Amino acid sequence: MIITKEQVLSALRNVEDPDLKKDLVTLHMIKDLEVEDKNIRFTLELTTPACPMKDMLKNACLNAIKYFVSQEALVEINITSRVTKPMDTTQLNNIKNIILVSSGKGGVGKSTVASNLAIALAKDGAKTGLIDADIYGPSVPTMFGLVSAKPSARETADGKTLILPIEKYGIKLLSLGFFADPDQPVPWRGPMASNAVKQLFNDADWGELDYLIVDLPPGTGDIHITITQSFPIAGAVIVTTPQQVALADTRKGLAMFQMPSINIPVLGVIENMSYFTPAELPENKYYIFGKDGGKALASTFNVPFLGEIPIVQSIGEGGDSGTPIALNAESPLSAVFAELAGKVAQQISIQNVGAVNC
Ligand SMILES: Nc1ncnc2c1ncn2[C@@H]1O[C@H](COP(=O)(O)OP(=O)(O)OP(=O)(O)O)[C@@H](O)[C@H]1O
Repeated sequence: MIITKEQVLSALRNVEDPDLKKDLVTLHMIKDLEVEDKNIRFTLELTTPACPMKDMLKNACLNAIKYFVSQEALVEINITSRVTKPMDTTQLNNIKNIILVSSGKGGVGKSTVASNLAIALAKDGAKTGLIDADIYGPSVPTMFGLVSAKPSARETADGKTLILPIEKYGIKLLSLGFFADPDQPVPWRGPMASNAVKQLFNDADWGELDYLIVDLPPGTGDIHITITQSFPIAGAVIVTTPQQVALADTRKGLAMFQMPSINIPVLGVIENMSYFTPAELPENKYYIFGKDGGKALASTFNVPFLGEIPIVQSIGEGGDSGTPIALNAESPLSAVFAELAGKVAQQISIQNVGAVNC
């Protein structure tokens, strides 16, 4: 029996990406197809290395070939990824997707979420950067064990000075905290802070990035306006805790992104400190601050609910000791952050559908 490339492609036209709502051939996700007797080999190019549906799509391809082409086919699928970028925005340097992590209220775990998401994306193989734009209390230096680090700079051929982000745990990092004395509060005036934050984007040598995560200050202030109006933003992730006070502030924060003058896609809501699980009763979840507030908020604004993060001592300890919990493969929390990162990346891919995949 002779198998042709056309038969294989026509079988794969039956496999639809459930998020992107098109088949894999139309989405140009099938690459380097080779057919030799019963042997079929191709690359499945996903839109993110953090794709939560990797295995499902691979199995669907196998099944489609067995069903529509031949039960005897021997199929080898190599999975790679090329992160997509938004279609209708000018890219900033070589940065494909800028993702804002925002919260209406301080202290809800925004920096914890931003740092652990960045680590989870980098662990999946995505080229990831993190900007700590929290002028009130930059926490990235502490969370990454870089309290006394100072970035160096390099001169370009045309005489421009570029800051070199510090690399740690596979992530390129810049924080306003790197430029200030950790023991001295910096009384930023509005325009000064905005200019400093802009420099972190424009005057840094980021190289190529799939995702640049930005840890915003809490609330809705000058920095938010500056960043959303100056740079092409792929989307915002909203962090809240379950308490009513936090939810009320988060509602305002979320509404800001949906204002016509700002109009930034909200990729979804993450609820932090959702429940407490005692170490001796790992199956029990105590929703001590109330249940499903984040979910209800997401549904009110018609945006995805991305997931819950429990209150766990090791999350706080990881942040304080410069080793965020997502680095610890043994901790179940690393799986929680991997899943959240997958969902964020998935939402980005959905936003970017139809964009040129490069
Ligand atoms: N799920 C969690 N379980 C336990 N501790 C947590 C959790 N999430 C965050 N924390 C701790 O809560 C404190 C506040 O977290 P974080 O600094 O991430 O909040 P934030 O919203 O960025 O705060 P800020 O408004 O100061 O920027 C930190 O000490 C952090 O380690």
